[in-house]
This record gives sequence, C-alpha cells and structure tokens, in this order.
Amino acid sequence: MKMVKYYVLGAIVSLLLAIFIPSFIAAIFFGWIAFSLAVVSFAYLFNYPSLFRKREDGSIPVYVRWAFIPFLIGTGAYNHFARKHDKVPPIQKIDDNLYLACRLFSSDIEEMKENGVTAILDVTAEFDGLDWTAHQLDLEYLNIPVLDHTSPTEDQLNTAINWIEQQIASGRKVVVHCALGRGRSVLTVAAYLLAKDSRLSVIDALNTIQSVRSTARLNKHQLGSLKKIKQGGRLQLTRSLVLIANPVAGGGKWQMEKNDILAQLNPHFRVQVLETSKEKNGTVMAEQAINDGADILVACGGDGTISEVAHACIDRDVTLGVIPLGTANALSQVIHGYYSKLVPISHACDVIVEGSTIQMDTASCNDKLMLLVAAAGFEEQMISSADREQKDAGGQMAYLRGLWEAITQNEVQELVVTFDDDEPVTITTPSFVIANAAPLTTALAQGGDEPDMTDGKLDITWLQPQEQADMQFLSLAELVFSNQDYKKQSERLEHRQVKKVVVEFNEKSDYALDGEILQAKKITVETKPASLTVFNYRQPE
Ligand SMILES: Nc1ncnc2c1ncn2[C@@H]1O[C@H](COP(=O)(O)OP(=O)(O)OP(=O)(O)O)[C@@H](O)[C@H]1O
Repeated sequence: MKMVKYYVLGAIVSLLLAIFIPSFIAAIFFGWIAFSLAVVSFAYLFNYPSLFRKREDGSIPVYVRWAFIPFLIGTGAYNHFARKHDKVPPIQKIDDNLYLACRLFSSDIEEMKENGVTAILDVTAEFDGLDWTAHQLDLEYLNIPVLDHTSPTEDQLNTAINWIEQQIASGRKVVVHCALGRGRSVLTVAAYLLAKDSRLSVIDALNTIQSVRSTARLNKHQLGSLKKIKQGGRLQLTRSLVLIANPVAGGGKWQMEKNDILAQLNPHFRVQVLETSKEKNGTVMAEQAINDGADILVACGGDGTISEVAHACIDRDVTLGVIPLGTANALSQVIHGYYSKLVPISHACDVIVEGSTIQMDTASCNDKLMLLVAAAGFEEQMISSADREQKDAGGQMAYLRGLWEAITQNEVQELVVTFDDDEPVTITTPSFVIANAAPLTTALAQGGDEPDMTDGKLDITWLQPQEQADMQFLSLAELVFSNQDYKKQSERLEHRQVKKVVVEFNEKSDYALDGEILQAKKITVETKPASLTVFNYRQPE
C-alpha cells in the first residue's frame, strides 16, 4: 500500500538524520519521528488499528498521543488543509436519517443539532473523538477503529451497520465520519445501504453516495473488500435476539451483570430482554418469543433456566445462546470450552457475537428434555444436598460438599437396566450416570472419553460397589485423571455407549435430571441426535 511506503521511507530518513545529525536535541527529535513513523508502518503492515488504543469514548490515552505526536501533527495538518479546501461541506445528508462527514469538531455541533443528528459513528483509529458528553447532548457514540486508506474487517463492518440500524430504529439520525469523509466512512455507509437493500450493487450504492458527496471515493483495496463481502452475502443487518434471564439464578447475578451483557450484545443485535418469574418459566417465555418470530434466543441463568429455554427450541428453526449465571454452569462449559471457566460471561457473549453454531444432540428422559445428565446415586445425592441457600452462600463448594457426603455414605442401589434392545441386566451400583453431554467437572459421567454431544449416543458410566468409602474416592480419581485405555481396564468403572437406556428402581426413587431432582420408578432415556442448534465456541485453527 502506497501509504505504508511513505511511512517506512519517512521512518528510515528520520532515523538516518537522527544518527548522523550532530546536534543531540535534533537527534532526539528525529529519533522520535522515526519511532513514531516506524510504529505507524507496523500498524499498517499488520492492519493493527488497535495500536492507537482508542477507547470506547473515542479518546486516545495520553502516552499513545505523545508517542505519535509527529505522526498526528502531520496527518492533522494535512486533514485540516484538505478540509479547508474541500469541494464539499463537512457534513452531508445521504438519506433521511444518515449523514456522512469528515472529522468532527466542536464547531460542527451546531449543524448537527440543527439537523437532529444524535448518533456518531467514528471509523477512525488515529484521532481522538470529541468528548461528546462535554457538550451535554444526548449523544450516542461508537468507534470502530480503522486505519486510513484501509477497510474495516467483516466483523467491524457488521457491527457498524447494525449499530446504525439500531440507532435509526430508535429514532436517531446518524452521522458516520472518518478523517475526510471520502474513504472509510463512505465504505461503511455504502455497506449499510447494501445491507438495507439487497438488490443494490456496490456501484449503485457508491453512486447514491457520490450524487451527494462528490469527493466520496474508495481506493482499489476498499472497493475490492466491499465487493467481496457483498458477494459473499455476509452483510447482515441486525438480527433480533430475545434474551431470557432468570433474575434469581446464581444468587442474583443478572442484576450485576446485566449492563455488561447488554453492552456486549447491543452493537450486534436488537436485544429484547424478558425476565423469568415463578409463574412464567423460561419455556413459556421462549415459546412466546418463537411464536412472535424470534430466531435467536439467549438463555441467561443456571442450567435450569437454560434447560427451560432449550425445551422450546428443540427441532425448531431457532438458535440458542447460553450465558451462564448459575452455580455449576455445566452446559456452558461444554459448549464454550474450558476458557469459559475464566471469564464465563463475556466469553459467552463473544461466542454469541461470533456466531458459530453446532447441532447438538439432546435426549428425552421420561418425556422431559435432557441436555446433560440423568443420574441415580452419588450425583443425585450431591444435587439433593445442595439447596438454594447453600449454593448462594458457597457456590460450587455446596456441590463438592454434597459429593463428599454422598461418597462417605457409600450407599448402593439395585437397578434393572436395559441398554438399547439388549436383555435387561441387574446392576448394583452407588452411582449410575447417563450423559448426553458433560464437562470434565461432571466427574461421575467420565467413564469413557468426555461425552460427545454430537455423536448421537448416550455415555453411561457406573461405579462398582466398594466396601470402603475411600475406595470410591479412588474410583472418582480414576474417572477424572485416567486415560480411556486405563479406564477400560479398570475394575471399578463401567462404561457403555447406547442410544436408549431404561432404568428400573426397586421402588419410586429420586433421580437427578440436569440438576433438578425428580422421582420415578422407571426412567427411559433416549437420544435425539442433532436436535438443538446452539452457538458454540470454535477453537481457533
Ligand atoms: N423470578 C424468579 N423468582 C424466583 N424463582 C425463579 C424466578 N425465575 C426462575 N426461578 C426459578 O429458578 C430456578 C432455575 O434456576 P437456575 O437453574 O437457572 O439457576 P441456579 O439454581 O442459580 O443455577 P444452578 O442450577 O447452576 O445452581 C427454577 O426453579 C425457577 O423456577
């Protein structure tokens, strides 16, 4: 790219001057210029606009400004000159609600007010945005950092056009600006016009803009990237998303996290929030949302809420997102990867925004939905002993304590089990777990490899009875730490993969289903392959 050559050349010349000039002060001065231009060249070469560290409010930290002063003075002077001699006014109306502009200054605010423009989309990386709050206007501001003469990434462009759409939908007029209102902002506005009307060609969209702003002109690279994204059908205007939140899950995490979650999702989706109540659970709300036309539902709560919402999404043309606010959050760990343990909520939002999906298996357990596990014995006793108050007070410790107590008691049950179409067998065991999906933290489900939620099979793990409770702790350790070959040979563990299993108890007994405790004399679990579309974490290649 032409610009990079100039910056690299400038950096080399300044460096030579810094080396050979006799004056120490002048050497420092040229060294500073060389550094500034070298770093800018790096930003261009690696398309790294975040180098300028522009913040959400449009400001650039002082230390960055100091480092780049020579570059900023140079480009600022050029832009000032170009604006002064521009053939077109700084701000121009493209359609009823959309304006294009060059870099905005306080002196432009009057005109914006007169036109009723209250939303600013700044697609520059290298300039401080105005401190809009200082102007006491009810202004919305978004920065999408893009280097001059380059193109926004596909994600940036979709974020930008969705933000424009959202602002316009809420009755605002939007101005999109870059440095001179010729390249980056034109590309963004053209992308918005193309997304609004799929019949438009790239040339049509640019002609519309140029009929108002004659200086609008994309360079070869920008034109190519706009054509590519248009041809790929990847300009997607806001999809609506219904977020169903349980306000009491995880001891009331929703109230604390709500703003951050919405801040992450709002630029990408038109978000409607519904809160569950004792009377109206997640299934009822999800059914209602789907009937109203929603195609993305996000369940925000513990595994209970997620299961409720998922129930309405089975075999429907709806994608489910999961934001974990509960105690164990097992499903989130399965679909978001173990990274979700570190920053579960923001990572979950990233996964939803990123948009990668899979068709996961679900299962039915006595005609109820099963996403994760159904269990008798240790797992059920662990869940039974962790009540709401204990979970609120101790989080996951409540479950660990429950598991400890269950193993210490070391009770066994006699079950009559029918695997697929086999003959029934009698199994005596302290722990019997049927898993559709289960993260490693659901230790009692790990009799084989970690259960695969896309293999169309159920993973069944049961433990052999041991006289001493401490032997069962060894079984638990084997489940967690041993490899599959070792587990296969173990005399403590059993594992099978089936499509259907029927378990009969001696009498009506407690069992756990996805974290809830239910009762039955017989449970029938059957897999439903690829029946739920969920946003899931795609491992970087
Ligand atoms: N507004 C509400 N007030 C009281 N209870 C509610 C409300 N909304 C949902 N619930 C109850 O919350 C329970 C589901 O909680 P969920 O599993 O989502 O969170 P959790 O119990 O904190 O998580 P975990 O299961 O991981 O411990 C359901 O029993 C449901 O009836």
